[in-house]
Amino acid sequence: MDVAIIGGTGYGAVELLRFLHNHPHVNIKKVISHSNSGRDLADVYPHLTEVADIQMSALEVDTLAEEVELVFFATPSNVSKNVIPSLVEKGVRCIDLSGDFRLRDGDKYQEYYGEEMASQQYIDKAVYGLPEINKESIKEASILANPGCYPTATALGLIPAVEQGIIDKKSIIIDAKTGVSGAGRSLSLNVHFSEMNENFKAYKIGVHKHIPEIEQMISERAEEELQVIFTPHIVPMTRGIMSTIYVDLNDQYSTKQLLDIYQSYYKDHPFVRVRPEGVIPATKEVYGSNYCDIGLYADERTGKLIIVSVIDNLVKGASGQAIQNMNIMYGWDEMTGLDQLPIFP
Ligand SMILES: NC(=O)C1=CN([C@@H]2O[C@H](COP(=O)(O)OP(=O)(O)OC[C@H]3O[C@@H](n4cnc5c(N)ncnc54)[C@H](OP(=O)(O)O)[C@@H]3O)[C@@H](O)[C@H]2O)C=CC1
Ligand SMILES: CC(=O)N[C@@H](CCC(=O)OP(=O)(O)O)C(=O)O
Repeated sequence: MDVAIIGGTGYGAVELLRFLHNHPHVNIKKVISHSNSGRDLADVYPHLTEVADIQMSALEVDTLAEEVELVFFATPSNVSKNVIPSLVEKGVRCIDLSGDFRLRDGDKYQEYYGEEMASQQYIDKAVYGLPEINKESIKEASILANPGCYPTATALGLIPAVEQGIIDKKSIIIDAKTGVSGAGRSLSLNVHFSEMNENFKAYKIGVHKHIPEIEQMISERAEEELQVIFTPHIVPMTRGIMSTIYVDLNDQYSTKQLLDIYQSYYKDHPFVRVRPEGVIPATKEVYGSNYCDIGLYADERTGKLIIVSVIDNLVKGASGQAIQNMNIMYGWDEMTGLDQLPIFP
């Protein structure tokens, strides 16, 4: 199948290329770049020399629609919402790594993304692509809203507890950390080496765009409106997200009992690995892979459950999950092209 990637020189795009390179059913027909059209991809990314021999091109919607069946958008917020409708009308399926089609509430989108949301008819078509909870709807999607990185790690950590009624759903506190590649390739003072190295910063407390996304998703699973406290931090590592979640248990449970619930919830989901008792996952244990690893600790002293969920932000948090979604949309095994071990050490 012929596909295109838009946002060609960004981190999400280059990570899509890394996985699609070995995908048996996909041919990357076009890489579209608004800043580097006409240049070879390997000029911008020398590590792709002689393996991804592609000249980047500019976006022309009509030509693109004739050439490919599926388009990945690895563009910043507020870009895909202006292009996806015309592609979908021409029969092209789209997978969007940005947040443009994730929220259903236009006021929330305006508040957190600072612009008007995509038009309602296309929001209604969009499917939120978290395969572990939404596989059936993903199969039919024409617009696939790939989840954000923090919401992926957080939701996979929280959802079994929310759905099984074992926690007080009003007590959720999320303390999350990300590596610097989460900010994308464009430079800003926030990620300047001198300000990142040997530093550890909290940011966007109370205003991060993933707050409404996390709340929307867990409220749907709980079938009631829920709010969360979410504090993101940036730490001096290249990849990785760790979401540490604190919730009140509404009864006495041992860690073993809770792990049994989680293991049974994820038994048919190959990319979620629930760790045994006493083992808490680290970001390096999923580095470069599409796994989400989860560890639990039931603190019987305080009646709280501590959930630790780790992913690679560029893989399960972005491009790997996008490919997992594509596999489901086309009826292929969801691990196709993604069955790689994490890079360790
Ligand atoms: N990095 C991460 O961990 C994650 C990222 N995401 C989301 O995925 C998307 C891509 O992220 P990432 O690759 O990290 O970001 P980058 O900033 O690395 O790349 C985005 C690319 O989009 C292109 N672009 C920039 N501005 C515009 C514009 N106005 N119109 C069209 N294209 C533009 C540029 O490529 P070119 O000039 O070649 O077109 C740019 O390199 C974002 O929405 C991001 O929020 C989601 C989850 C995790
Ligand atoms: C370090 C850093 O800045 N990380 C980004 C990650 C968010 C991201 O990529 O968001 P979307 O997938 O929702 O577009 C942030 O916190 O905004």
